[in-house]
Amino acid sequence: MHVAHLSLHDFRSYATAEVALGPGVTAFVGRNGQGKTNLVEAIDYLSRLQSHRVATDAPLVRAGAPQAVVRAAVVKDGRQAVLEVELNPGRANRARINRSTLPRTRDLVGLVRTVVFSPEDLTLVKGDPSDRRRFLDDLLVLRTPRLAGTRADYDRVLKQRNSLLKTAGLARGSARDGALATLAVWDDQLAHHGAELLAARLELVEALGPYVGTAYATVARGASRDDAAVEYRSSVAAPPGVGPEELREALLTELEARRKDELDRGISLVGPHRDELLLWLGHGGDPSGDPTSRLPVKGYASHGESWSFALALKLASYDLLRADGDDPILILDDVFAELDSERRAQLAELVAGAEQVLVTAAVPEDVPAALTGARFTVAGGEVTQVGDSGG
Ligand SMILES: Nc1ncnc2c1ncn2[C@@H]1O[C@H](COP(=O)(O)OP(=O)(O)OP(=O)(O)O)[C@@H](O)[C@H]1O
Repeated sequence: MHVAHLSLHDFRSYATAEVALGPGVTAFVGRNGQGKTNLVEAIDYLSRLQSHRVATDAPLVRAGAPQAVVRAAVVKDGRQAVLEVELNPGRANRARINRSTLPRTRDLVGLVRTVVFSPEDLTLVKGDPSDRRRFLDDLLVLRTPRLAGTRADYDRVLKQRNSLLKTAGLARGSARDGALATLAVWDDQLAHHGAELLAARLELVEALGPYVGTAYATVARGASRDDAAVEYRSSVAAPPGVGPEELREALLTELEARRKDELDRGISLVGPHRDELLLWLGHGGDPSGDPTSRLPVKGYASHGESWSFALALKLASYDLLRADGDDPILILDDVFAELDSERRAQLAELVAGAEQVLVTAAVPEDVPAALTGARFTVAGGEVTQVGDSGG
């Protein structure tokens, strides 16, 4: 798929912007703070209804404006549709396809599929477990958009359950009995949505694993495909091939076992929000292999290895989405300046064949030679095509 036209109204720094795009590589070049990332962020937002830079919508609306609109003409298998989202901070957002409003805004999720490479990707490796969970869940939703609902339901139940645990932990007598009875209802809900999310994550990690190994071998000098592995570690036993019903039972049993701890601490200690995506470097990461021959990436990997792993996770996502049958839009946001010349050239070579690649860079020299295509300069809120880039 590719975006053929992007229109912005009061999005970030743009009062308006109209940018005609084509398949192949497009580079946006301009000095810092001119609005290059804002353009690609708008396309990424259409894909997930979330920015890769901020957690809330308010910063996406131009300062002083009441709402922002992102509209894109998207071409898939030769057919074009116009996707639009209206961002209304503090009120419900609205989504349209070919000018018809969708019943639920989140029905837009996954119609555009993007994979973003950015300097923040290093947090996938060096950051908290929550960064890796978010990576998994974002990818899940792009592959299976209905899981956006499961994810939202789980987050809602977790919040309410945590607040009840706090109350129940402090209550005495009949107030405590009442709170514990209500807790049983939330246990069921947590186990129901949690099992669905957990089953989907397990399946995703299983599918992603081989792609991570291959991608790591491609971006890391002298590495083999057994040198990088991912492993999902759950707060309940989750043997290969286990289904949502067994996971639901396992979550309920574990909730029962941890009840006292949960009440003492006033938070939910069981469920996919406590799980970890482990990243292993070394001998294949095979859990049945010699444990001393593999090391966790976090805390052990060099800076270069960490970058290679982060790139491998993103490339693996791209390969997996592509294997599902559609070429996602690749966004390389300011990423080349972060990489040494060898990784830069390798990444450029790997992505050059994608249907659409959008690159942002502060200076033309940061766009690798392999990525020739259209070029725009971005300066003072103006986006101007300057012809073809020679790389
Ligand atoms: N909601 C907003 N309203 C108005 N201006 C905004 C808003 N959000 C961001 N900006 C402005 O947009 C500019 C940043 O744009 P962007 O992040 O696209 O820069 P960039 O060209 O990618 O720069 P760099 O090369 O430094 O990454 C900043 O000047 C910032 O003040």
